[in-house]
Amino acid sequence: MSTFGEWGPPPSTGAGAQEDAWGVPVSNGGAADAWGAPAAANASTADDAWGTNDLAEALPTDTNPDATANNADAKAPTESAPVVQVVPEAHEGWTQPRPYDYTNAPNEWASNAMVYEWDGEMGDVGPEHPDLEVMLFGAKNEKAPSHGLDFSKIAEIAVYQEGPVRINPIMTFDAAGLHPVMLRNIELSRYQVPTPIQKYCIPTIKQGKDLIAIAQTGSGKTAAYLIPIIDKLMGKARKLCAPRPNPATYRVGIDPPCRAEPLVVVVCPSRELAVQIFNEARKFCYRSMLRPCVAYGGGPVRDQIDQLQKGCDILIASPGRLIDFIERPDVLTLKRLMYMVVDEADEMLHADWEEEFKKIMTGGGSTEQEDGQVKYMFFSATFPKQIRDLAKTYLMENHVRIRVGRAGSTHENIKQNVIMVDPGLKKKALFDLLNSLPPTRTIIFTNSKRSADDLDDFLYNKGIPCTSIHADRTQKEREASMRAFRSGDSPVLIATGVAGRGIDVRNVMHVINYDLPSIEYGGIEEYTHRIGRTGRIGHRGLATSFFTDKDEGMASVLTRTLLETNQTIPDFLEAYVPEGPARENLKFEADSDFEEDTGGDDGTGGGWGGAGGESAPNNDGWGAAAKDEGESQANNNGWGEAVKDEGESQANNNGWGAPAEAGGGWGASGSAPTVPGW
Ligand SMILES: Nc1ncnc2c1ncn2[C@@H]1O[C@H](COP(=O)(O)OP(=O)(O)OP(=O)(O)O)[C@@H](O)[C@H]1O
Repeated sequence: MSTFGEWGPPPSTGAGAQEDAWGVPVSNGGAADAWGAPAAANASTADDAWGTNDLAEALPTDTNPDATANNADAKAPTESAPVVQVVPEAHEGWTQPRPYDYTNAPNEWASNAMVYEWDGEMGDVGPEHPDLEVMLFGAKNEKAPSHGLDFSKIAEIAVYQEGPVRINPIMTFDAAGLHPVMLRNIELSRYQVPTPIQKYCIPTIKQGKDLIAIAQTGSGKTAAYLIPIIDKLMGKARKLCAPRPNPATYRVGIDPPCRAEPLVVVVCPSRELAVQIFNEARKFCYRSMLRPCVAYGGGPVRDQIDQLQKGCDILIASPGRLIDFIERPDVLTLKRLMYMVVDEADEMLHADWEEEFKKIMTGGGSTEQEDGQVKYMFFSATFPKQIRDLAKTYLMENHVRIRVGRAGSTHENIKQNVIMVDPGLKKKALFDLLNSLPPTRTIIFTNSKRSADDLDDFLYNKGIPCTSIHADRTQKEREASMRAFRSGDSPVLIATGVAGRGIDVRNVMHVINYDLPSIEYGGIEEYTHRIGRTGRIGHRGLATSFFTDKDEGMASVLTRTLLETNQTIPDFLEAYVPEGPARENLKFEADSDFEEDTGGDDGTGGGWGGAGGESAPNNDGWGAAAKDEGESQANNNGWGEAVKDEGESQANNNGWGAPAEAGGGWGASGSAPTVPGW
């Protein structure tokens, strides 16, 4: 097996430091030593550190024939796809690569997935549908898709809010005043406690407020908006929903169609993400009259229209297809719209989408909504201040802003390695890297479609069971690729940025930035989203990034990002480590809307290097789960009072926490409509 040293310099800190970081003894020779990575051969130690028990069970291998039974995402390998024997250069634990079978491609589209069909004769709540229930939530005896070992870490992250209205977080789903059917759907989803962003967003949305919500990747933002929105509509569906045929008896093409008049639109930047959110909506709408649909480019227009014409109350869509349908008033109107959710909002508000976005937000100019009828909400893990400012132009004055941790911060559960690699040896480095670790579900990101194709061929021919996805693939290929990755048939996915945001696949243990995102295209936000495909909902994961001379532009902000979560800094990034107090008080873009951006040193359009971070009292104002009781108490004690200037924190106002050292911070500026900038 080749070792690290052949394709790039060894990590400056040496194997020992990396091992310490993971606390993982390694035992499978040179490569693993170099990486400090857990060894496949040493299952017991690897399992402890990586949680690879789950992983091993999830991957269908010859040695683990029962694997699929324990994985809700998994399905039996596609029988029609021939297994091609390739030279087994790859680690022996990998399954055999399977080529995409063009001739027998299944004629199934994600948009046609079964939803709960509410019979026109039913009351507000429909009876259970055992087969659909298994499809949506997995079998009852199936192992729960548990949150990871470090779920508590999620609960420790400080939560900040700004806005004239103070939100009392809910501590449990039971305490949220949810419809019994929603509570049951949450239970079926095996969610035991709300994540921090859910604790705040559920009551915010239930109070009918516009919202900006920022929380780290994999922290449950999708459910943070779906649960309260669907819940609010559930009991009133009969009154609010547009007339529709009885889906149980409706005959497509024979019975007169109805027009889709959704109450909710969720818009997001990628097709795969739209499908994923649709699948979540299918769960939370179970046993209700509310009918979710999905519309995305590349999928069959006719099929999607057929679905809409059976009735559509919750529409999840990617922008192009949504506009296409908005422009066909016989197919879709937004006149009943009550909730507009923009997921991956900073991406959707990017200048590249400006035209489309305006059209969507005005419903194509054809809406007949009354002022205030539509509640707008923006969600993302990254949300640069300039883009937040733009978002605010769509929101009511009294909107609420919730932020969990620093906007754009990476998760401590993700171990981040950055490796200097000779550009000419990247492929070899990649193969050695994959081979030095236990076979794990892995996403490899490239910056170009050609490079993704190239790597797919290369790894496939080496015996790595991989698949790939990028914008030049047909939608059928893209869906097949995601299915193969989710099921474990092809546990290695090579992707361009199309899979960088939002995609949630269980047990992705490793993300590799074969190409680092460049400052011009995506920058550190793209990095944050990409590595966030692992380490989700309390699980741990590894992110490895190949660094070359071309990546100098990312060096400074990348180094600060690594420092923020105490990652090992490689030698070649040492020069970018801030000195003195700046090392302790790392500068990132302004988090609070009361902070000034002073221009950055990263070419990020002046976003970085803003006003000195948050002060101690802010950090303990809206803090850890342990302080939740204190939080509600604080709210009850009048935290909602107006404050006079941004330096005066709420904490100071009622004696929670120490005096502020610096102005700003989301928790700092309180409730005041009197504060400039609102
Ligand atoms: N309260 C909860 N308990 C357990 N699991 C949860 C809970 N809420 C959400 N999840 C699960 O956590 C995973 C991640 O959620 P989700 O995809 O919504 O994250 P996200 O914050 O939107 O991430 P990203 O920023 O990457 O889009 C999903 O598999 C979801 O089903």
